[in-house]
Amino acid sequence: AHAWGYGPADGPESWAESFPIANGPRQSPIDIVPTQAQHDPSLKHLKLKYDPATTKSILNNGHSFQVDFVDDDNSSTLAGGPITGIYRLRQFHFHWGSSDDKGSEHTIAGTKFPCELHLVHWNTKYPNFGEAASKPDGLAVVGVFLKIGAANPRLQKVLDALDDIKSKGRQTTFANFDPKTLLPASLDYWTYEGSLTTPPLLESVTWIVLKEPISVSPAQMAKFRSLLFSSEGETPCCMVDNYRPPQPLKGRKVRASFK
Ligand SMILES: NS(=O)(=O)c1ccc(C(=O)NCc2ccc(F)cc2F)cc1
Repeated sequence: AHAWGYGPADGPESWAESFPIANGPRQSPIDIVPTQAQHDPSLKHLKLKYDPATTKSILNNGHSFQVDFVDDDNSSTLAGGPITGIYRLRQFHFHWGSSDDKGSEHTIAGTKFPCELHLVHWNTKYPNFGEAASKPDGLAVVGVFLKIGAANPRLQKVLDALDDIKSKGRQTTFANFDPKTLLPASLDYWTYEGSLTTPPLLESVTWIVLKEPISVSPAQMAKFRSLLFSSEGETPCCMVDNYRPPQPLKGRKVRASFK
């Protein structure tokens, strides 16, 4: 099996051994350099429609934790922006550091944030997520940076569920959550063609990275860091630094939806 992780032996520097696409032409994340992004006036505004009733569960998958949504109809969708058609919300998850000076996957002119939220959507022109994940226009992920500041009350509902999913493989029901409450006031974004940031690193993602971060407090960051990469009964290993560093741009253009 292709066991991978974020440690010295199984981390991002070794992923190419099992997943050669790691050295592909459209890998993610990247460093976004605002002065080199081109404003594209043809980019539409983002249309996000999320129904809290589609919230299904919250899971520790051993790499991060994710909130999963029922995606068998168009109740929770993303449209507009750089994408064509309708993409369905599948899950959201986070990447974070062992300290507040790192943790995000995308960076802005070299600046790392302590945490990054990913809202994962798949193109409804394909029958399901798995099929879409293997197509160049199959997925769209909205990335949101978290920066240290006041405690974020909307985040707290998610963090309060983490005690029940401390170890890898733990899952519990999670209901009635509106991911829209995790978005900043401005939906200005940068967009580029990229990949999943974890194995299988499939080059199927249109990335939509919001310019405005949302807030998270140091105490809330400590809550993320209380999770474990390890299963119950294994030697406990804190879930921290579950981020891939920026990858080569290889000629790609980053477009901005704003001036
Ligand atoms: N961090 S990120 O937002 O780029 C990201 C989003 C989703 C996935 C994922 O679903 N992986 C499991 C998985 C499950 C099924 C499948 F067909 C492909 C596949 F990658 C991985 C990374």
